[in-house]
Amino acid sequence: MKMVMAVIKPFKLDDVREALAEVGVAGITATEVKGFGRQKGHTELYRGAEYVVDFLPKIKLEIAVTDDRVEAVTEAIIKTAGTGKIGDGKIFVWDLEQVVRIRTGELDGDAL
Ligand SMILES: Nc1ncnc2c1ncn2[C@@H]1O[C@H](COP(=O)(O)OP(=O)(O)OP(=O)(O)O)[C@@H](O)[C@H]1O
Repeated sequence: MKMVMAVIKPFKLDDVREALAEVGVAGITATEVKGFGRQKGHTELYRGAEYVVDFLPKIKLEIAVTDDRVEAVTEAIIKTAGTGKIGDGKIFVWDLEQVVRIRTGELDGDAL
């Protein structure tokens, strides 16, 4: 199993959620976060002075998937979260050791 973590633009959340449902994702954790990438935020005017805003609002998605679903999931995110502009986000994937469904005690693939 893998844990797929994606950081996306907040206004893309609904599109990404729909695309993930279409490829069979049954559960997603979404968190409001702040972050910056290479763009290093942007500058904003506040009361006549220019401030550098380092951290911009983003949505972090965490999706646990079986190995065979990783490609479909990352492709669905790339297709729907992209605008072609800076700050579109990133996808991180790492090995996931165990999943337990608390209500039933099911493990791993059966628990997803
Ligand atoms: N190396 C990193 N480690 C952890 N989080 C990161 C990293 N790079 C980006 N992020 C997260 O992803 C979000 C979106 O990244 P962003 O798209 O700005 O990256 P980028 O490398 O600047 O890409 P782009 O060139 O498309 O703007 C950031 O706001 C931050 O939350």
